[in-house]
Amino acid sequence: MIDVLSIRNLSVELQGKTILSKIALNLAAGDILGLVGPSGCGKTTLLNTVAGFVEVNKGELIINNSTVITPENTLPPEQRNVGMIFQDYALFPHLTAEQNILFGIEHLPKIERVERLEELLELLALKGLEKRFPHQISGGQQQRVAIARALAPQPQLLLLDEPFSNIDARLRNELMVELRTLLKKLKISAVFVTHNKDEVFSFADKIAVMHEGEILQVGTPVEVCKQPKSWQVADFLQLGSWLAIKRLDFDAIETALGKIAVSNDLQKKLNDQAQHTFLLLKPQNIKVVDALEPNVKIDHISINEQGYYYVCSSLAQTDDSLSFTQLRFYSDQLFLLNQKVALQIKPHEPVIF
Ligand SMILES: Nc1ncnc2c1ncn2[C@@H]1O[C@H](COP(=O)(O)OP(=O)(O)OP(=O)(O)O)[C@@H](O)[C@H]1O
Repeated sequence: MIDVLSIRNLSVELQGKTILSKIALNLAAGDILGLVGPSGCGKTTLLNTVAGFVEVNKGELIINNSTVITPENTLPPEQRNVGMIFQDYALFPHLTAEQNILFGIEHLPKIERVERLEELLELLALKGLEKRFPHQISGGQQQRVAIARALAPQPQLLLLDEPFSNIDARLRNELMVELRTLLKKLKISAVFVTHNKDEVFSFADKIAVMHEGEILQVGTPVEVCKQPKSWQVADFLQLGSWLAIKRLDFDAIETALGKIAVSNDLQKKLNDQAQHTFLLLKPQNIKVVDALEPNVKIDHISINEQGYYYVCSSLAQTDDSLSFTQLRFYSDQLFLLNQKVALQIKPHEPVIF
């Protein structure tokens, strides 16, 4: 498959400080990539580098399989055939919705401009709003105008910086589904930045997790959640709680919630890597067992679509190396605050860091 974006060994320095280093990334035509990571890790800088607002210091950026950008060979943003949607939409306040949409295609013959405008107004359900100014339409409608403006020059690659962050939760879900369907229909590839991991699961085909200017892991959201390559990835995606482990002689490890069998492969890995001592325990691998002696105390209760969500602490002595202060799990059963409960780990191949 053809890559619409290929980044090789890219580094960026701003004011003498390395902001991005050794970035490598490929985006296949038609794919949508979600860029996530803690605040300040370099997501917006990476997007701005692809767009052409930030210079490359080292490495190579290939856009649309042909345009090669290196420190010696740069190209201004308007010649990259890349569309960008900013967090605040950056619509021109003195231009109507229609004028905003037409802004980037004024060089085209009139007949073509009118055709594209009509098509985009239809596609983004903006008919009837074309003569309004940005302050006369809602946030969701402004976002659709920003999308139409970015799509008007028919870019092969669309870059979106936190496109849904200013929109209330219900409308956000609708817009995400709408925009994803639209991009797929028009076969436009996209890279979007978000703080919100749930958005990645609804909107992206692939996810890239960044940390301190580097990309730690790229894959489908399912792959990355199932097999995070580092604790930073698991931690940022909040895939579960961390549980201290003690290695036992044979094919098992011990935790504050009991023993778990581990495969020979994992036992070998544990023997080889002395620093690995924490188990990533996902909520779906925890079960409540009424018949057992309680081993945790409920410290916090909330409710969400998956049931009751509990944060609990270990009943083991605090000086016990396996004791823990925070473990999260879901249950259909309602427990009370401070109630003592028995938890067990379901048999599964554990992920250990
Ligand atoms: N023009 C600049 N000059 C110097 N440093 C900069 C510049 N722009 C960004 N930085 C620094 O680069 C780092 C990465 O910033 P960036 O905005 O790319 O992170 P981010 O992951 O998008 O953060 P957030 O999620 O908070 O928006 C930060 O430490 C920031 O202070």
